[in-house]
Amino acid sequence: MTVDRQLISTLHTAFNSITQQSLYADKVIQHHIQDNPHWRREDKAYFVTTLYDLVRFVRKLAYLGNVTEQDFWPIWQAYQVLNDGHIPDWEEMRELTKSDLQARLESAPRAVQLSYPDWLDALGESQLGQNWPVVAQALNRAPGYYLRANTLKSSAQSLASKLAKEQITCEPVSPSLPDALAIEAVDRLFRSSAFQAGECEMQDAGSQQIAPLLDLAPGMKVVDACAGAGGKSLHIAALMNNKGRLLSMDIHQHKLDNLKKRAKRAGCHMIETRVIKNNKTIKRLKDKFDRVLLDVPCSGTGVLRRNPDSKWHLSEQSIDELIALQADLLQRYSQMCRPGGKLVYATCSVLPVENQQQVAQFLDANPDWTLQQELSLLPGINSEFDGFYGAVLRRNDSPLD
Ligand SMILES: C[S@@+](CC[C@H](N)C(=O)[O-])C[C@H]1O[C@@H](n2cnc3c(N)ncnc32)[C@H](O)[C@@H]1O
Repeated sequence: MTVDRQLISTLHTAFNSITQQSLYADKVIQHHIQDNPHWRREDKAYFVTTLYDLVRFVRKLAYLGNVTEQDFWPIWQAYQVLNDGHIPDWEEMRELTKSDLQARLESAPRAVQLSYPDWLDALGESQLGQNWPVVAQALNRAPGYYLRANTLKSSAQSLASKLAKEQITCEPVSPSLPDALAIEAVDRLFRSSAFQAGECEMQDAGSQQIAPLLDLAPGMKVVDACAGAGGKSLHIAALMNNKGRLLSMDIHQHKLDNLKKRAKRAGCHMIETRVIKNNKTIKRLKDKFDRVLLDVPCSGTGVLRRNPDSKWHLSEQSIDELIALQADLLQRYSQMCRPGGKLVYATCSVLPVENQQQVAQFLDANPDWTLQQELSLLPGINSEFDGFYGAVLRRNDSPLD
């Protein structure tokens, strides 16, 4: 595609907003797309793909251009050259050949080749050993997009044919994920009548594997204690056929307000929301629930494909703080589960220190709990979806069970 000066200048502005002002990539993209209604479909596609790739590979591209990570033009030119893209005749362009760049890359340290911060590359290797470079590369790919058919209103099959009538193409994902559809492009989805009628939600196919771990049945009492905007709460309500009690909690009211709007659209009438003000909110709910979902705050390393900017914002200290918070939430919030009930501890992290090790420490300190099942989705190793972890823990009927 021949590139146009206005498009690339906008890309430059957007790149600076993300890398220098730390604005969220999705918000920046939304803003510029709205601001440029004259862009053709291929302009928008180029803008979004290239912006995400520049953010993902900024460390590698800056190394190849022999410039700092703020220096847009050499970074963008290295990207174009590596991807056989159009190099315009602009004054910012320099002499660069693909073979020179490839030779330079071969002698670069691994963290540069993979385009990760040194500390995260070292942590990834210490956590995942020889799997790390494979996982790190898989997390550098553009994500796929998935829908979950809302079975309160539709089925995957009828959703796919309804969307097809609006020129939106979807495909079933796998027989083990009957409600999941892979969707080619999302730009028209949100305006489609099926989406507006609440017949589907955007939800990664990895994420769709968490709520079923709860082994739900209509009529149960369930709490989703870190519900956020409710991706998994909506799935839980669908799996329970809207029957029983689902309490969705979070420390942020604005996320629960968003959840309420989504629940209304999806027809999930069983959901009640409650903001967590302090530990009293949790203590009052001791032993009350058949099922507890703890989808805890985490490093988000499993979803780096969707949020490539976050690898530059994370730090060793922020991960240590998250690990301490996860251990605390698991210890305190597990008390909401009744004896004989089940808890699912989940993250979208690929790091065992946030996953298996948290669960092992919890089990050591709490002999009245048993590990029943573990799911570990590692992109590039055993999953083509986002990285997720889920552990099913059962609270024994009595401490000696
Ligand atoms: C991984 S996100 C949840 C995503 C959500 N379950 C979904 O599927 O869309 C973790 C959530 O935990 C919330 N959180 C952070 N600290 C918390 C705490 N102390 N208690 C409960 N929730 C907390 C965050 O606000 C965030 O919404």
